[in-house]
Order: sequence, then structure tokens, then C-alpha cells
Amino acid sequence: DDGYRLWLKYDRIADAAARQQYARSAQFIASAGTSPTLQAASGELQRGLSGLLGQAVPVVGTAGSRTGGVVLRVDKQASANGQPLKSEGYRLFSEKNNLVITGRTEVAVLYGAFALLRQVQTRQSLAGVNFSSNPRIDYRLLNHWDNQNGTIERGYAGSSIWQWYQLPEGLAPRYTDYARANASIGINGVVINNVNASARYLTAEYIGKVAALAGVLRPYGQRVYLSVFWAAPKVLGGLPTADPLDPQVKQWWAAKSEELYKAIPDFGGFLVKANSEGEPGPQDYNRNHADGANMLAQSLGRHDGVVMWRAFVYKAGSGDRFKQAYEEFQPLDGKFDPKVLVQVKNGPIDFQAREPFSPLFGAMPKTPLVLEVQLTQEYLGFATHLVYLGPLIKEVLEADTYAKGAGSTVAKVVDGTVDQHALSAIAGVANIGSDRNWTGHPVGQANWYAFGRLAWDHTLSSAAIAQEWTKMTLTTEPAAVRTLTDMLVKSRNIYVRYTTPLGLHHIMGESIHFGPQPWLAKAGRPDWTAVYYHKADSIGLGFDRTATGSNALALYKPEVQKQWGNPQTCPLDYLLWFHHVGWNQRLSTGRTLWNELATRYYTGADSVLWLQKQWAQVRPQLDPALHADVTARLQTQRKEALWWRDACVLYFQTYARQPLPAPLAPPTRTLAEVKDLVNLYQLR
Ligand SMILES: CO[C@H]1[C@H](O)[C@@H](O)[C@H](O)O[C@@H]1C(=O)O
Repeated sequence: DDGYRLWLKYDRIADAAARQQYARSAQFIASAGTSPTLQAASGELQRGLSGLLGQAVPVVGTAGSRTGGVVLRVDKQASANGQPLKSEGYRLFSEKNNLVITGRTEVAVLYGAFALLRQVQTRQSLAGVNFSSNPRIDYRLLNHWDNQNGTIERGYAGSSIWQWYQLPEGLAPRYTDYARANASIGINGVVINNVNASARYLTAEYIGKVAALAGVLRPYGQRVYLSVFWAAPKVLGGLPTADPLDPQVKQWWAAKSEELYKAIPDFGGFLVKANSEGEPGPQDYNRNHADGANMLAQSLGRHDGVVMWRAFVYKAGSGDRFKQAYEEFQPLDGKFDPKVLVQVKNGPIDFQAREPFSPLFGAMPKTPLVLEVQLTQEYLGFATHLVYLGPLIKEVLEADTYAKGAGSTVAKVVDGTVDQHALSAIAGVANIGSDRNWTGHPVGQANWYAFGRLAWDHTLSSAAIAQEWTKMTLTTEPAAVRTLTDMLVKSRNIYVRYTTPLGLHHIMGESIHFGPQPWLAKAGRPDWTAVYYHKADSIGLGFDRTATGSNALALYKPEVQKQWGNPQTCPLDYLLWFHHVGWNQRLSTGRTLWNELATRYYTGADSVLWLQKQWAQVRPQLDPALHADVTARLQTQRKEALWWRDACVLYFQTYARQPLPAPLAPPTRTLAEVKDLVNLYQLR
């Protein structure tokens, strides 16, 4: 098995008794629908159930008087627990000895079909099934950072899956399988291209190509969106300006939107990275982000589309980078068009292995905020290190902003319940590429999966999702499931320990963001260096963001400030995000900062040996090729974990000026040696 089927594996259930049990409830699939979406639903059920049960399950038009089958039913009145279902919500229940999958829309029924398959794939009983599910967030989007030439920004799983040169005529079967995978976890929108956008996607030629892709995704409930290049009216329209208040510019965008909707009637809208990392934007004309976003929103006219405007902005020389997005965006709260959402990365800096939640969450009550998380592991070991991101995503969702008192979690800000927003959205930067198994690292699939599941229902636990994915994808053998789930759940903390323990951040290699480079210092762009963030000196380590430092902490509500502002109560996971701590300061673990730091680097790197051992144990239960693949990746991970450990421990030791605590043995290589090794990676 090469991993192509993802978690949509429908291999025959080995246990004959279990198979027979399921077969009694799945003798036929009754679906009168001939629409592409209902055909996708019945087709998926047929494929899945036939595979799992090892016998053909027929699709019939209506159940008639037959019983013992699965009935698909679109019902505009469908409700659950006395509440009308949301348009995408579904319900499964038993009726006259049939299992009914219902929802108000066709796509809801499709989601219900996948839920039924998941029940069987995870070996849960179908007897007396009765459950329902509504999405908590409306727009659940993947953001592809794919470029027109087939490369992917921060992509580690091959090149783009979009074959632009073959579109619109050539529709790769892979697109349909991609759409199925997304639908199975409730993803309902796809931003096709990189936020560092090419204007090319807005040409008539490319709109035709995008429309062809939209045609494949539509039956599976997914709309397409485009990232736009702000200066497109100049580049494509020949206008002298891209000023959002210029009438010709407005007209250009309005015409472009019309053109898009003509080709793609359910076009989702625009994603914009403007005045960020060199991208053009409204500030080039002394306008602000709201001027730009609103103009674009108005260009959509009567069409049902949205604008997602990214808040990922920072500039050299503007003070603590932690505060910059807040300073630029918070004052604009209340100034945005109702069709605009502001898209905020989970943390204030940039997708580090662990960040405190961005202070914008809870600080812009009048603006719907999109939570952006990164599935591609730019700062988390690429597609080499085994890191399950469920716990990272959950950590930010559950973080309490205290915006409207205790319990105002990021999840509730984002799903719109804290401030009663009409729109809600979440975005995951995709980790998908042309590799046979889609994500390079097989466990990368779990990150795509977990994102979708949490986007649908952020109350699910990351461990439950890990277990579900494992059963669907790898094995249902209980002991192996336990071992694998445990590995997944612990993997992110292990990664943090050997790379950036105790709240260290942004000390990775320059530019390609690979490996450790804590010594990196650079004139001109201190905010791209490591020393700017760790601030190691003879006294201690960490970035003072309290009132005696940058005071970024003041951007949070008082309850958060109180907890994080005091080094005694600040969770150790965030300690060096907010405090410059003395090397010999004793921490709550009983160790001094230096001893704790060194211990974490060592135990973290050694935990990779534990991962290897666990993985070795499950070998009999797993596909041999997949097992061998991950075994090799874990070897690389161990090697690189030791680079991180040695580089960071030896480098910080030059400031701490003390030996490693017993029983840690000093690295066998010198700082100069490890520098030579990792600096090589930065060569172009
Ligand atoms: C798309 O560009 C990326 C850039 O490659 C990446 O290093 C940084 O994390 O964030 C940028 C962003 O999110 O805009």
C-alpha cells in the first residue's frame, strides 16, 4: 500500500462475524438522487460498504418495502434533538429496520454517508444508530500555497497537485480523490493558490482552468477561492495604480468578479496577503487594510462570496514583531465590510512549534476572525519528523482569551459565538503535494485529517481524532491502535522539547527554516534572526515581554496578563516567550533554568528513540512498505534531533557558562563542528 487511499480505506473486515453483523444493516443503499452530489454519496457508500463487507452492496432507487438497508434522504425539514439541522448538518437514525442518513441538503447527506463509513471503519456498531452532527464553523478551508509553475511554498510532499498545463481539458483522477478526502472530513472550500499570489490566476485563461477544477470539487461540497495579487489591476489591467479608492481600480475588480462568477457561479471569494513580506497592498497608496478589503468585498456585489484579509504583517524596525499585527489591525475593528473576515495565524509570530495564541483573538469583537493554522510543517520538521498537530491546534482553540469573561476561548471567538458573528471560518495551510501518499510523511495525513475534523467540531479531542485516523488508516488491532495513538499524541511535545523548549521560538535556520541556527544574527533584519528572539546573555535567556520589556503582554486581557506576566505562574511552555529568566533561577520543576533547558533538549532527543521503539512494536500490524518508510524517517528525525540538541545546548552554554547537569553527557561534537554542519544547509 502506497498510502494513496489516505483514510478512505475500505479493505475487507477480517472478522467474519463482525462482517456479517454489519452486512445485516447494509443489504442495499436506497438513493433516488441522480444529482452529482447524491451520486457521490451513494457511490462512496457502495464502494466503501462493498469493500468492507467483502460483498457487493447494490444501489436501489427506493427502499420500497425492503428493510435492512441504508436510505439516503434529503429532507428540507430535517432536524435533530428538536432543533433544525444546519444546512450541512446530518443525522443518522434507524427507521423501520433501515438506517436513514438525512440532512437538509445533498451535501449534508454526503457528509452523513462518510460518517456512516467512519462508523464501520472504526468498528463501531450500527445497531440502533442515532446521532447527528452540525458543523460549528461555516467556512472550513484549505489554503494551498501552490504556485502556478507547480512548486509549493513551504511544501515538502512533492510539487503541486494542480496540473495547470493540462487544465481545463485534463482532469486528473487525483482531483476527485482529493475532493472525496476533503468531503469525508467536512472541508468545504479550497484556496487554490499561494497567498504570495501570481496575477496570472485572474487571466481569462486561468479562470477557465480554475472553473474546470471547481467543477470537480462542486459535487463534493467544496467551493474554490483565489489568492489575489494586489497589483493585478496594474499588471493585467494596464492601469497606472492599484489604489483601492481609485474609481478605475474599483471598476476593474468589479468586472473581474463578474467574470469569475460567470465562469464559476459558486466562486467562494478572495484571500489576500497585502503589505506583508514585500507583497503590494493598499498602504502603497496611503490607504489602510480596511480600505483594500472593503473595496474587494464590494466588488463581489450581490454574489455570495467573502474576502479573507490576512493579518500576517510585520516590518523591520517596528518594535517587537509580536505586537505588529495587533497594532495594525486592532484599530480597524468595526471598519470592515460585512463580507470581510480577517485571517489571523494562531500565534503572534509565525507557526512556531508552540506559540501563545495571537492577542488579536478576542480583541476585534466587531470583525469575524479566521483562525489560520499551518499543516505543512515549515517549522516542525518538514515531512521528515513525526509530528501530529492535533494537540497544537487544540491548544490554540482551547486557549482562553477572556474577551467576554472566562470561557471566551479562541474556538468560540472563531466560531462566532462570543460576538454573535454571521460568518465564521478556519483555514489550514495544506501539506498536500504530488507524492504518492499526498503528504510525504504518512502521519502528515493525520494532520490534514485532524484539521478537517476540528474545523467541523472543535470540541472533539485530539486523542480521539488520532485514534480514529489510526483505525481508519493503519490498523484496527487494539494494542497497536493504543501504541500508535500514544505516539501521535506525544509527538508534538517531543518535537518542542528537542527544538524549542520552555518557550524558545524562532531559532531555526534562516530562510529555508530547517534545523537549528540559534547563533544567527544579521544586520538589517534583526526580526529574521534567532538572537532577536532568544536574547541569551550572561544573565539569562528569553524575551522580556512584560512592562519592563516590550510589554506585548499588555495586548492580552488582564486575566491572561496576570497568569503569564509572573514568571512563577507563567506555564513553563510559555516562559521564555515572556520572560528573561536568569540561568540559575529555580523553576517549578525544582531545576534551574539552565539545568531544565539542557534536560529538556536531552530527554526530547531521547524520546525519538522511544518513538522508534513504539514504531518497531507495531510492525506486524502495519503495511510493510509504510512501516519501512516511517522507520527511515524516524532515523533521520533522531539524527536531526541530535543536531538541535547539540547546537542549542552548546551554544547556550557559552552564555550560561556551566557544565551540563548530571547525568547528561556532553555532546561528542564541538559547537564549531555542529555549526559547520547546519550552516551548510543554508547555502543556496
Ligand atoms: C506564504 O509566505 C509565507 C512564508 O513562506 C513563510 O516563511 C512565513 O511563515 O509566512 C508567510 C506567510 O504566511 O505569508
